[in-house]
Amino acid sequence: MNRDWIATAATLSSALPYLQRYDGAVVVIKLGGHAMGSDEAMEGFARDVVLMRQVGVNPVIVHGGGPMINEMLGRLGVGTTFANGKRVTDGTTAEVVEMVLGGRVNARIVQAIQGQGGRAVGLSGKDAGLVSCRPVAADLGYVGAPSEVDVSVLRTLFAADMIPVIAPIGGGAGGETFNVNGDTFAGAVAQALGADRLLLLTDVAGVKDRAGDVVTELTAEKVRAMTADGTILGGMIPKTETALEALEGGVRAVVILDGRVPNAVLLELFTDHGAGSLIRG
Ligand SMILES: Nc1ncnc2c1ncn2[C@@H]1O[C@H](COP(=O)(O)OP(=O)(O)O)[C@@H](O)[C@H]1O
Ligand SMILES: CC(=O)N[C@@H](CCC(=O)OP(=O)(O)O)C(=O)O
Repeated sequence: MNRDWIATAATLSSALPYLQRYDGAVVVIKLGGHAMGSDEAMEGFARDVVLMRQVGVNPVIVHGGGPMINEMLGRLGVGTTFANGKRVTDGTTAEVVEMVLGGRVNARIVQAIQGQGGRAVGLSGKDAGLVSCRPVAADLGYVGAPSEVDVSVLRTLFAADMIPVIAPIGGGAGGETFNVNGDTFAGAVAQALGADRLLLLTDVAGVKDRAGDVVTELTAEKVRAMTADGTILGGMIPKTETALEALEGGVRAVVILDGRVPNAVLLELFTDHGAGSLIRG
């Protein structure tokens, strides 16, 4: 018999303990804007998500789209600035963020999942009261911090065998639209669901040490030390902060990994090898 087929059968067989472990599990996956590559890469991601659903996992996709927002603001001639990794968001910017994230970016992921035979539903934090927000700080405008999360709509979608794809936008008490950092949003949803895993998909292999090597297993204590000594910087800060909060809030483990690697999610969940940096309390 062809060796490839034998290897495929062996791979499926070796995945059995993992398939059993994750049967019925809730896995929140944050797909960062930098991890959303070519149509081919998106197809691969969608295929992995549909496979997860097929084997009994409840995946929830939360996406970013910072680069796509930048592109649209540029086309419209609207300038943009960041403070501590968060986009300063005035009324016009909030409108564009909602159009881009809740529009094209969300639809692209929904379409990709449907293309692989899954049933995806696109929504934002404003739908069915999913994520309510309060302003983070007066000088950041409409940047929101999740203040209340009602996951009942997600449980309804799980029961109907549907995959939620969520844009990180929340509603305010006065009907405002808030722009939420995608990592923060995914962490809040994962906590409210008591998720088994939160996977943060980005464009680096994981959390790197001073020598530039990926640290495959991290504790909260180690993350705090690496932040204090400046090893963790920039866009990695909201990710590790989200990870620590999520662990305190009852999420079992958080993994920061490279979403551009083929089958990144399957590698992490269903093999011995794992991928990226696993952070546990
Ligand atoms: N210790 C570290 N390990 C890995 N990446 C780090 C570290 N410190 C800072 N970074 C930066 O964080 C970036 C990831 O954050 P970001 O670009 O915001 O991702 P995304 O758009 O996927 O949310 C990496 O590309 C890297 O430049
Ligand atoms: C408040 C804030 O900064 N919101 C982000 C939301 C998108 C995001 O988080 O996108 P990535 O995951 O691709 O970085 C923004 O406006 O860019």
